[in-house]
Amino acid sequence: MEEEEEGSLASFLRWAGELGISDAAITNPPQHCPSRLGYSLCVSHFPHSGGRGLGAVRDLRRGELILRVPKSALMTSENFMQDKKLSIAVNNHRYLSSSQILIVCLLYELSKGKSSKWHPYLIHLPHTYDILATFGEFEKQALQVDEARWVTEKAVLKAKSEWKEANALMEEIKLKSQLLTFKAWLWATATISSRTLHIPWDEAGCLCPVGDLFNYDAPGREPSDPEDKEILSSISSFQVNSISNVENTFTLDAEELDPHSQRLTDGGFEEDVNSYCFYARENYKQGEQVLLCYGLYTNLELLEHYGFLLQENPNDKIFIPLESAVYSSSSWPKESLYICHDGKPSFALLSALRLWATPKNKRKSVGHLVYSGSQLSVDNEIVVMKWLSKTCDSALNSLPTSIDEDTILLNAMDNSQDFCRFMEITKLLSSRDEICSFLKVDNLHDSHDLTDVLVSRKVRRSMDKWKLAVLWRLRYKKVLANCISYCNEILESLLT
Ligand SMILES: C[S@@+](CC[C@H](N)C(=O)[O-])C[C@H]1O[C@@H](n2cnc3c(N)ncnc32)[C@H](O)[C@@H]1O
Repeated sequence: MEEEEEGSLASFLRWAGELGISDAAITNPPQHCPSRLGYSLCVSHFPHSGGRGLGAVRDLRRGELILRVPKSALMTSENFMQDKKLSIAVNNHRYLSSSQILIVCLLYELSKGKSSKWHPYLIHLPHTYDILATFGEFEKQALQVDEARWVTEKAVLKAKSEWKEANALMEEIKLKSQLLTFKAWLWATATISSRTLHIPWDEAGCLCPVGDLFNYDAPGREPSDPEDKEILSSISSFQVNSISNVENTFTLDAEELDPHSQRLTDGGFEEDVNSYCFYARENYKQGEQVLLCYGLYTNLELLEHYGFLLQENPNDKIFIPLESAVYSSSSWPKESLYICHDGKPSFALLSALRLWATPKNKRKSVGHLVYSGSQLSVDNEIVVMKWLSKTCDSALNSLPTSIDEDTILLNAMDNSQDFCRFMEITKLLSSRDEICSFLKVDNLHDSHDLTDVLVSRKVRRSMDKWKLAVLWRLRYKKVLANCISYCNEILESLLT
């Protein structure tokens, strides 16, 4: 960390301590006890899992209280409304959603500059984001898969229409011209989308200084400690609300439940202490990154709301084109018919395909077997596996680039110090259309000195977004390829 950055971070943490934000492991500190940070957590850099994040300064025990942010320190629409001018204006525009209001509040607070109470926090917010709504036409096309392109288009259109709807309010509160732009709106939208935590009294959530520095860990990972596995397998799973308002199912150790509040998540607002409280979701060794589960997301959803994705995401799923007869042959909802991150068809997809491959007049008699997940017959299983493998294969072949090509492209993005080297590596690719489009979008085709191009911040930023699109489509293709291998293994065992 640069010296200057370190200094400003230290003053941010001092400011946070003055607001009562504390990582001392006590829920209700006595009045005379000064708030402090540095007892459990420190801000650190984790280049491979989220960049800036929070590390453990000592060994932490699962279930232990690690951070407490009092309600008065949370940035909520309610807190912002203490500003009379803003509150009167917002009341004139009640048709706006709670998220739109929080976005306007954030921009308004930003316009106050140093006089804002939140200034030390605001200056540490990221300057740029990569959520899907910030993708341009080039990055959208780079996703290659229709479903992902459609989600991106919807995200961009939604952001644009919400911005237009909020324009009258932003003009009424006299925001500076640069804060009235769509670019500023997108920045604030991405801040709210990727950093707010769930609070029970406002759907838009809240911004939580220090608490929003936790990077993400996906729910559903197997605990590595065999003892933990034993405990987990003996306890039923709970349906819980994540901090991002998404419903999750994951198993929790009885020990992890606070005996008083029957707490089921690793973070949440607690009425009795009037604070947002965070608990360690596992045991951490000193120096390890402390992570938080924001919710249960596929890679596309992570990209849409948070601007990143995971190489290993146990909750990832992909959808393949299915004939309408597959949907109509069973009562499974469409969204349950997917391929899991490891290439296996979901329970519902496999059952629906087994029923679909059964002659219509026999479906009723095998219904109970299908819905209990049983194989119907060897012949039926062979039809299903052949169909699934063929469908994944044609889905793979219909995409403009292969797994190998995407891997070379990513390698070039990661390992090129200069643009000449990037061009050199990508010469191996059969499809050069995408490279040409990138050069065109960034006006690089007539650049004479390509050596310095990658140093330009603008080009780096474009390449970061392009890289996310390539990473996403590569994961998608790998799931398809894994599904083909899975089907082939089953076929082999059935045919021998
Ligand atoms: C709530 S913030 C976490 C703190 C953030 N790293 C920061 O510097 O302010 C969420 C953002 O952190 C990044 N992030 C969180 N978890 C991540 C992970 N496991 N891998 C990559 N990026 C992650 C994403 O950019 C996400 O939008």
